[in-house]
Amino acid sequence: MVLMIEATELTKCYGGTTAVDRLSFTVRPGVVTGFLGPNGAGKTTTLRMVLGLNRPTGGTVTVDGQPFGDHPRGLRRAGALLDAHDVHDGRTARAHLTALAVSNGLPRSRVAEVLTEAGVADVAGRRIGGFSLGMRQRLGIAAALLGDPPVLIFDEPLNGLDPEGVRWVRGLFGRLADEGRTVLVSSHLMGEMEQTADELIVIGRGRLIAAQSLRDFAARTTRPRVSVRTPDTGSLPGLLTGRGAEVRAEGEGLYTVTGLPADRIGELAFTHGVRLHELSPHPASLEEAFMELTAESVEYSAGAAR
Ligand SMILES: Nc1ncnc2c1ncn2[C@@H]1O[C@H](COP(=O)(O)OP(=O)(O)OP(=O)(O)O)[C@@H](O)[C@H]1O
Repeated sequence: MVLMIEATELTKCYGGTTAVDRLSFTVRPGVVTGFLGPNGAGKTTTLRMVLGLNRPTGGTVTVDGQPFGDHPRGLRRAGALLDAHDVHDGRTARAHLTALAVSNGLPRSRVAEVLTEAGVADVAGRRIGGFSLGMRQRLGIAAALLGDPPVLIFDEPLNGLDPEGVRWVRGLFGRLADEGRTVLVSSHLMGEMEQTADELIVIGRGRLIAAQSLRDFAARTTRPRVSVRTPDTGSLPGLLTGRGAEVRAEGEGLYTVTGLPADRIGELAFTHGVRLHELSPHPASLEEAFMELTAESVEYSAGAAR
């Protein structure tokens, strides 16, 4: 059984808005796949189509070769956390999960197991209406795990979680992937995915921007910067630009250099008798790369004239 999620030319229009635009991608089992895009990029709409909750306007999306709606086994087939608020607030956490288990023909014993797994066993008897967003996220994750499914889909699961919760979620996703499951996790923040995902699917305005491993994405998109401070301001910039580097003067003998690694800059300076008082490489930030890549597809940005 190859539990792949495969989208081909997937499209969803709402009136005049194209929320998802001929999107093609593959999500493989055994790894955590991050589904990234700025607000309004079409992530939720896509995930809902994967789960058969929204009907595509065009194209197809299949889970294990079939549209998900055609699979008869519901929660045993795929578990999902879409909207942590989409629960009956008057119910207790235990009653909510028990109702789900019963309606999906799952053993009630799973309820206690997933409550413990998600760290909400202590509040199982409390009404969900009094839950914080973080507790709701944990409950939503517990519900997704209820059917012990091979496919798991989480929409912005890190929202509202405290640092301990974030660490727990990352460990959980990694373990689920190691067990051979297909794990698809959406986020609008690269920082959240950096330590969570192995593979990335990046979208903007409903279109595919990148689909590759996190490592390849980092190698392709980020340019390491080096801070260089020298009292010999007359000679250093020309020396570096002559070797293809971009050099930005920051003032007081400090330069930000891109396009040459720190060791090369150090050697060039030494060979040409240029004194260096500082030479510090900065690992490139994936968040910056992601923002640059998706800048044109951001729907609402602060201060943007529209
Ligand atoms: N039911 C709907 N009716 C009309 N437009 C919709 C509907 N659902 C989504 N849209 C529009 O489709 C686009 C994509 O929305 P979607 O919620 O899928 O994006 P998203 O990437 O999940 O964003 P966010 O991170 O803000 O949740 C947006 O322009 C949104 O306004």
